[in-house]
Amino acid sequence: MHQPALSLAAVSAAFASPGGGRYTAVAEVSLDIAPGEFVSVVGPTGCGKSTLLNMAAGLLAPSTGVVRVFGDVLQGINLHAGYMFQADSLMPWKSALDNVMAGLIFRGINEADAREQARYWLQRVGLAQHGARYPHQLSGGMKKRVALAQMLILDPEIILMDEPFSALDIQTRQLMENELLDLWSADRKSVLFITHDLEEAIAMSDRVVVLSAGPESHPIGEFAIDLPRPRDVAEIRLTPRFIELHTRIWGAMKDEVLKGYAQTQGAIVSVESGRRHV
Ligand SMILES: Nc1ncnc2c1ncn2[C@@H]1O[C@H](COP(=O)(O)OP(=O)(O)OP(=O)(O)O)[C@@H](O)[C@H]1O
Repeated sequence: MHQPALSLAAVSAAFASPGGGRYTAVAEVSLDIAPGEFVSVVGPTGCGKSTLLNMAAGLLAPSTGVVRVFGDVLQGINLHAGYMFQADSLMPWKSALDNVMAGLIFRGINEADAREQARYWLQRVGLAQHGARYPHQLSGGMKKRVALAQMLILDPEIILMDEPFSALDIQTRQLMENELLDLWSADRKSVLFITHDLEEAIAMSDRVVVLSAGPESHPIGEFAIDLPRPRDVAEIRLTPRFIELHTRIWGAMKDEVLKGYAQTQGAIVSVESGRRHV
């Protein structure tokens, strides 16, 4: 087997609780992501998905355990990784083109080269005509495209995404998911994708990892997604194999979702199905 691009080895994360003491959000989580593999992590609200991603990004040091990137122990920020979060990361005072080229300028690339590459990436994400627009002049989906270009222009080997499309309406979201899959298949990176949405996780991934409710959240199931590629995320959801996988994975996570809701809301709520925002 190839050396993993990203490896979380028995990582735990504990935080100081407001009432004193420690709260162990995730405990002893081990997860390897191979080069070119697309892995999603799903789990109940508050279970520790973002905490895992933050450890992979090097934004949070594990309390115990170790993160390795292509075999090297991660210390500090993960420079092999690009990030995309739910919140907008665009600089409002810069045009789309300037936003996309900013990372290259920061790396010391000369302006003419950076601009040329940024034009190329804006065209790759379907925004060739919109480089002069400022973020407030772009739709939610267009902003996500700019953010994708901003990340991909730096050619990261690992992509870390935390609910990147959850703020979009469902149609735009599916367009963006397809777009991400197209870009990913053209130039396979390793992807760690965090989502609440089990359907999104299955439609996008090679593998789905299910986390238990916290505290001490840990993987309770790992499912290979053997759906054919290329995939259309809207169409693939209608296939018998997708429904079979969904039924199986939802069966494994339903009790944890109920526990997670009970913890955050103080009461058990009735959950009939795992469709959307479990
Ligand atoms: N810096 C911090 N200090 C204290 N507690 C934290 C910190 N970061 C996360 N936590 C706690 O750790 C737990 C996991 O949080 P995290 O954001 O990773 O969950 P999540 O699964 O991403 O949640 P959601 O699905 O709601 O986005 C939560 O109980 C949260 O309150």
